[in-house]
Amino acid sequence: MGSYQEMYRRSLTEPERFWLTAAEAIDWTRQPTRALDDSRAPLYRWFPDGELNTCHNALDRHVEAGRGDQAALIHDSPVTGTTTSLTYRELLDQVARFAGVLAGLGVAKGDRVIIYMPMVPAAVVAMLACARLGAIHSVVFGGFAPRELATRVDDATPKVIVAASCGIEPSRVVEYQPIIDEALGLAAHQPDTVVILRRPQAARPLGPRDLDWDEAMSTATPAACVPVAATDPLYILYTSGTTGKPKGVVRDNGGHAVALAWSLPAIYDIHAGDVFWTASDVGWVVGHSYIVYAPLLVGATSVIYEGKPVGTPDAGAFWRVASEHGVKALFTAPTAFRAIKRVDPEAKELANYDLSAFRTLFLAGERLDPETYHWASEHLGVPVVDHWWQTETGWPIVANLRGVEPLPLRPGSPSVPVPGYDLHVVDQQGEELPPAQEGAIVLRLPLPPGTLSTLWGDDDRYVESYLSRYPGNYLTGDSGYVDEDGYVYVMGRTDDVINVAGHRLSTGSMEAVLAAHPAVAECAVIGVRDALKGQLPVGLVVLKAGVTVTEEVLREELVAAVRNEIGPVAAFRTVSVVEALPKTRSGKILRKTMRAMADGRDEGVPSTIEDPAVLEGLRGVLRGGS
Ligand SMILES: CCC(=O)SCCNC(=O)CCNC(=O)[C@H](O)C(C)(C)COP(=O)(O)OP(=O)(O)OC[C@H]1O[C@@H](n2cnc3c(N)ncnc32)[C@H](O)[C@@H]1OP(=O)(O)O
Repeated sequence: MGSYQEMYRRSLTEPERFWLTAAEAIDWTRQPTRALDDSRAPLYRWFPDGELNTCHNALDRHVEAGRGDQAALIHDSPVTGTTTSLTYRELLDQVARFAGVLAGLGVAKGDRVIIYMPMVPAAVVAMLACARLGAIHSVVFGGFAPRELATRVDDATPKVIVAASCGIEPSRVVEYQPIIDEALGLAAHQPDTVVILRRPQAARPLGPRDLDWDEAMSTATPAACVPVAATDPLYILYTSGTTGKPKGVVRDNGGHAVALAWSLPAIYDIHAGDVFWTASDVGWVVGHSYIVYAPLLVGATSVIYEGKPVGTPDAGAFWRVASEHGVKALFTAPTAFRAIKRVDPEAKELANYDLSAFRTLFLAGERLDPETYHWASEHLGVPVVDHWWQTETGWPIVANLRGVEPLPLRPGSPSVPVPGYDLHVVDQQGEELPPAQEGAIVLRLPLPPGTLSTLWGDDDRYVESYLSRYPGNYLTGDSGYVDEDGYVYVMGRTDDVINVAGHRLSTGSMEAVLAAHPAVAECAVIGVRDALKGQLPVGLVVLKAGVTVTEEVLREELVAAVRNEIGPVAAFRTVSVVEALPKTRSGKILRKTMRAMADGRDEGVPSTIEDPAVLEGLRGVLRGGS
């Protein structure tokens, strides 16, 4: 593929040529003649005159090209004790039939479908069936509580919800039907139908608006691919913002297909016929891009794993899956490796498995601490490649391009900007900072294909949240620096978003839950360091005068409230009752100062602080247990 530097330069100096060439990897029903449409800048569109179908590119064309008998998906599910495989032909058959089911329910191009499913092949079938019809899917992660699902239902206004009867966590079966009922009780918008994949582990009777997946599939007529404009939305994926209202990241069809089909060989060195395993969840962007779309777009085999790194049944689970399925590369979050290391510090389980096909470990989703990097490198004996990106971008911003030119790995850095991303580090005024100086990481507009085109139904919020702080640039919300050799170092968020076990969460929405408790006068939630999950949320609450509740009871109530309102994935377990929160003299809570203290970055006491002793008193709580 040539040298990285040369490719990076070309991507920025000749973007039209670069991306039109990349677009040749995709089948179009109308070939694009232009790459970028900047007529509505700062809102950009890619391949404005192109027309395609993403599902055709992920399935039909591979079957037509003779790849029909190759495994498209391997579902490895230690929580149910099953492993099944679907060839490209079988997956196409299921997708076409489920598209027929959706069409029969009135779902057409542009309609929204919410998918609320665990890690089962049916989740992929549902996503691709939407793509086949030109409908827009929005997958909601199973670890969210009913209220979060309700918020997404009201924002996306789906015609249909596709769900499973349950997800399976190692310690419990999570029944989805009551969660959906509760969510629809809270939501103003009501879908016409809820299609339910009834799993043997839990299946309640169906209600009047429910449809049984198996029954519907048994009589379905396969639906053909509907061509859509490259600029039409493929999906909406909600991500936490600084406020309680999640942001509906909109991904288009054309730019997405081109960027992902380009990224898998270039960054991950994965090609048609290779086995790729992304151990994440289809509810996250990593799952959308690298469990579902990218592997299928290039004709690879994707492993869909319904289990955990430890406890299903042991710390050798990842090595078993990699060895049994001949996995060439694994992509997961550092937390997964920290969990394995904690249970099996000497990686003794590795000796039981043949990992001769395994070439590379990719890690992203949260900061990769050097200890985990060294542990994984030493025990696996393969390159451990950190890379950095976001739900909004949909594919890596900074990486070590293993399929282009593997560069030396530097612990602490995800390496270099990926072609298409014009990355800069700027100060408060937007001035470019010299190497090694930390500032805000921004991306010059336009962003490359495959990145978000807007927020669902809210161009203004998109511009306000990402494009207005430094005009002409996309604000990543992360700070960092670039060293003399062009390696990027990402230091952490500059806002109230935290990252718990690779899950991006809003402290603002947790604060809203705490503030609603009748005993709480004011509160703050700050992410503190945690040796396993990277960060954990810690609540600090000040009680109303005259409140008599014990700290123990209050803590239990607040923990339960966050679990019920946001979900178990928030991992909210620690609350401290404090006398006061540090504030400026004008009454603003000093969250940024507390965040810096929690990160171990002592920025000094701001001159505007009302009472420095209050901040000092919180040092122990904010430094966490690790
Ligand atoms: C680059 C762009 C991006 O960043 S996209 C996001 C990438 N992030 C990821 O891929 C996430 C990586 N993390 C993980 O996969 C998991 O956290 C791993 C490492 C496997 C650990 O899982 P686990 O032991 O369950 O811990 P956890 O912190 O995830 O879970 C906390 C509580 O939530 C629950 N939970 C989790 N998933 C679900 C689910 N799908 N449905 C229902 N509940 C779920 C867990 O059971 C756990 O509950 P509890 O508090 O123990 O009762």
